[in-house]
Amino acid sequence: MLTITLDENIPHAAEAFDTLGQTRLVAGRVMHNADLQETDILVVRSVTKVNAQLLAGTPVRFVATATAGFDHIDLDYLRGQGIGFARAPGCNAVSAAEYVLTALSHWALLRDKPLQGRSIGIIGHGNVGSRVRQLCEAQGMCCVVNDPPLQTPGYSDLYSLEAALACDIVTFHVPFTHAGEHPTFRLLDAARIARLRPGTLLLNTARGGVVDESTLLARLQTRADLDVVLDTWENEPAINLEMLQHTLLGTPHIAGYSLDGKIRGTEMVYRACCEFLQVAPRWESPLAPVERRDSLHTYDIRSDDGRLKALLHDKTLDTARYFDQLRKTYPVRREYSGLS
Ligand SMILES: NC(=O)C1=CN([C@@H]2O[C@H](COP(=O)(O)OP(=O)(O)OC[C@H]3O[C@@H](n4cnc5c(N)ncnc54)[C@H](O)[C@@H]3O)[C@@H](O)[C@H]2O)C=CC1
Ligand SMILES: O=C(O)C(=O)[C@H](O)COP(=O)(O)O
Repeated sequence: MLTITLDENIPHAAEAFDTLGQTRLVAGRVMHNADLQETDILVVRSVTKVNAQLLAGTPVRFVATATAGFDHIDLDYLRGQGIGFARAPGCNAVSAAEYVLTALSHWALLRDKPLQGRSIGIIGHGNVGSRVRQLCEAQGMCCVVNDPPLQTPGYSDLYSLEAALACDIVTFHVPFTHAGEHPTFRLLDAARIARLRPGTLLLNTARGGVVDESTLLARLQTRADLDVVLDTWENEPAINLEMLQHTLLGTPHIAGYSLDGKIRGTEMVYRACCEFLQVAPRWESPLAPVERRDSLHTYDIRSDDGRLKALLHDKTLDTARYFDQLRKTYPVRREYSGLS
């Protein structure tokens, strides 16, 4: 019988993967090589580094991550070992885009800066970035999109990074990469942080390392002339509380945490696993629409911010443990399309 090890934070994972073999749930942040000595299939989320250290000497022959990002996976190692791989591209893109729109709406009300007519630099125009663009265009905003890997002769409406960074609002939706033609490690580096115009609203829901956080913090501490919304941080889960203190909104890496997005991720990796094993899927997503509530109650981003900022007031809290606890116990949030 197949043995399948699953991150305990993948919703409905056991229920789905029980149809394929014997399942075991493990905490993703502390998964070790010893946990996988009898594992054929490994299903993770973004908090598990999947590399030689984790997999060497184990029988694992298929790895899946129920997430869009895959910077935690050593793909060269998997390829070299002939281990199959799947991920869940776009599973939570609607959720992340709705998070961005909600953050923009909060900022617009707070600063009395209506969104209509305002410019937004969207860096990365994939599953999330393209949805952010749709939502922003519907608000009458002017979208300046930067995505060099997409720059082909057929793509005429892309702009330089510098043009995107000169907008009223700047938002990052790139994968976290260190190599290749367009690496994103510290894409927002010290020189670019210095050039951001006073009053800019900056959002990072991609990965912490895309922004040079200590330089950003230094600017906020000396000039305090930017508004910053951070969902992704350097050194998660042990985030820098000084940085948190200087955010307009700070959230514990939950932009993609709609229930819809998470269960879509489960479903995508389950189906990929069935395909790898060449068996017919026998589990389906249990998601049904929920009754409409008014829009403020649909997603109140301020409560996510407030919960994380308890770290600033309650010195008894352990930052890393609390950050992960907020993620693990995240309340049910539905996408707008999940409402009836
Ligand atoms: N905070 C959260 O909960 C979530 C975070 N994410 C993060 O956001 C990232 C983007 O997500 P998706 O849109 O689903 O990925 P995607 O792969 O669909 O799109 C990424 C886009 O970025 C572009 N890109 C790559 N390098 C670039 C560069 N140097 N400059 C500008 N554009 C570049 C690609 O060409 C692609 O169009 C993920 O890789 C993940 O790290 C994704 C979902 C939820
Ligand atoms: O899909 C991604 O990429 C994300 O960033 C996820 O929302 C991260 O969620 P966890 O894997 O950390 O639960």
